[in-house]
Amino acid sequence: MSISSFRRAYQVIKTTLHFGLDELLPTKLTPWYFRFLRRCLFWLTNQHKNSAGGERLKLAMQELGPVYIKFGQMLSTRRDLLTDEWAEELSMLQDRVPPFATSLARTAIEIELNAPIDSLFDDFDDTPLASASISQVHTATLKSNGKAVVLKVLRPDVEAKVHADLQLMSQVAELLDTLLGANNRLRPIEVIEDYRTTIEGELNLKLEALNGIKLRNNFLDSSTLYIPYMYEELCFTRLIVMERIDAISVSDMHGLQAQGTNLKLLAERGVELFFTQVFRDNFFHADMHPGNIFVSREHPDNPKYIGLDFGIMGTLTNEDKRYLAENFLAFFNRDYRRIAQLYIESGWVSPDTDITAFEQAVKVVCEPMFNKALNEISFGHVLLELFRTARRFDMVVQPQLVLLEKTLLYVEGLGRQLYPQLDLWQTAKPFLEGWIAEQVGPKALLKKTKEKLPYWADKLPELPELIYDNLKVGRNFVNSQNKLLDRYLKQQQKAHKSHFLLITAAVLILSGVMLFNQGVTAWISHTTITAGIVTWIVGWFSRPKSGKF
Ligand SMILES: Nc1ncnc2c1ncn2[C@@H]1O[C@H](COP(=O)(O)OP(=O)(O)OP(=O)(O)O)[C@@H](O)[C@H]1O
Repeated sequence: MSISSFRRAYQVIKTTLHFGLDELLPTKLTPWYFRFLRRCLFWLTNQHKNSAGGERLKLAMQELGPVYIKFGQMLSTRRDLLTDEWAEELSMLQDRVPPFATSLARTAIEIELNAPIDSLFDDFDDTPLASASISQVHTATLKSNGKAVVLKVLRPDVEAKVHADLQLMSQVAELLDTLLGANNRLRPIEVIEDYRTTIEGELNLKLEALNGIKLRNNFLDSSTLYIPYMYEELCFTRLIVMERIDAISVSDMHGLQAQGTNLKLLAERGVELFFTQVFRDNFFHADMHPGNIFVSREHPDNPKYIGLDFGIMGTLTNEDKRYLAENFLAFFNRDYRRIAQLYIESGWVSPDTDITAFEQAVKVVCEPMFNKALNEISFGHVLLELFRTARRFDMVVQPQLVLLEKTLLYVEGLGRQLYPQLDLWQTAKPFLEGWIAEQVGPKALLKKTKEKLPYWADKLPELPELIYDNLKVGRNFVNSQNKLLDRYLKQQQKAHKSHFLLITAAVLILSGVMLFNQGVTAWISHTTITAGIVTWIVGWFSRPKSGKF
């Protein structure tokens, strides 16, 4: 452990104890040596005794800096692990941090470009447009085409800081996991590993740029979503150069209303976009907070979203998508048995789950939701409650499903903020039903056959040869089976013969010994014993050889 990581560890312990987070641990997690160590650090007292647990955790994370702030934000979406109250507190963590020196930003940009900024850009603005924990954004104009662009550059040393903090977090998670035991539902190691994947994805701006390009291509002709152009040749691990957009933040209700935006359509398009990304493209933006979603200033009556920040993207397997879509449909048909079956079929819960108990548990959480009007039901909430229930039946929630549930909650929140009467089900149902029909109906069969056609066209000329080879293999197989059977029968016969001789030998020897004991003429008993020994020798050597079959 280096001096700096030792210092960081002390800082984390100090903050944890100053906010009294140790007092929030259940007693079974505080063995005598833990309490002893706590007493040794007597000068670090709880200075927030009167605040609630969730608030103390939020404040501690705020003090520990960006990695913990982002961790808290991620944790706030794990409502399957936390209570609603704690999740609410953590969701209030703000990621805005003071900008770093422009000279450092300039140096970092020039190292990545391997050229002076002025050779490629005009009007580079030294005052950042935005500054967050991982990166900082500056505006400029591209010399080659005169287009307005933004440069997003990673903070200096951010990778080292993130990795050092992650290492410490992993160690604490391992300790917690040992203390909690195998059957704990908090799964600290799993939570930290999910976070590691997320944050490491955000540290690679080249990957983010490639995600942006892929999403842009998926919506190139769309009237619903626009993704800014990425200057791929100017994008590197620590720098992105992309088209600058001039749009209204989706959270700016006054701005949207002032330009006469059709808010109902905008809200519906948000839901549609989500389902299109998940089900059509299998590639969805999974960091949809208001700082990343804008609305174009053009055609407010036919509004178009603009998306930014592609560090966190989600994908699902085809099976997960199908089970998910069926899950929603089953929920709206109040078919709880089907939901329970789907969780088992998909492998989300173990096949030996008690399906009736699971169905009952699903019913208990879902049924009260129908006390609300249909347009008040939240898909994200349904999914969240189902995951919470499934967790009790040992479902290990996959990170991709959690990302999806979180995104869905965002999309719904956003939709209802834009247009409170938004009926999610009416917007999503035709989409889901259409998608399922495409997956399982005759159309799907035709589509899959069409997809396989080039493969079969390629394989067709090889078919006669393959059939001939297979028949030959088949014939050889039958021949070798017959030979094996023959050998087996011969072995069996030999074994029977040998057993018979050995038993006869035993009888002869025993009889010889008995005759000898009863004083019968010596030559008779000797002959019987000798015959027994000879029979035994013959029987022994006529045994089938082991391992020969
Ligand atoms: N292409 C762009 N055009 C105009 N403004 C942009 C552009 N890209 C980013 N910005 C501005 O910079 C802000 C931060 O950008 P971005 O979200 O990509 O950074 P970030 O470091 O990933 O932040 P966070 O992770 O907190 O969302 C955006 O909210 C937006 O205001």
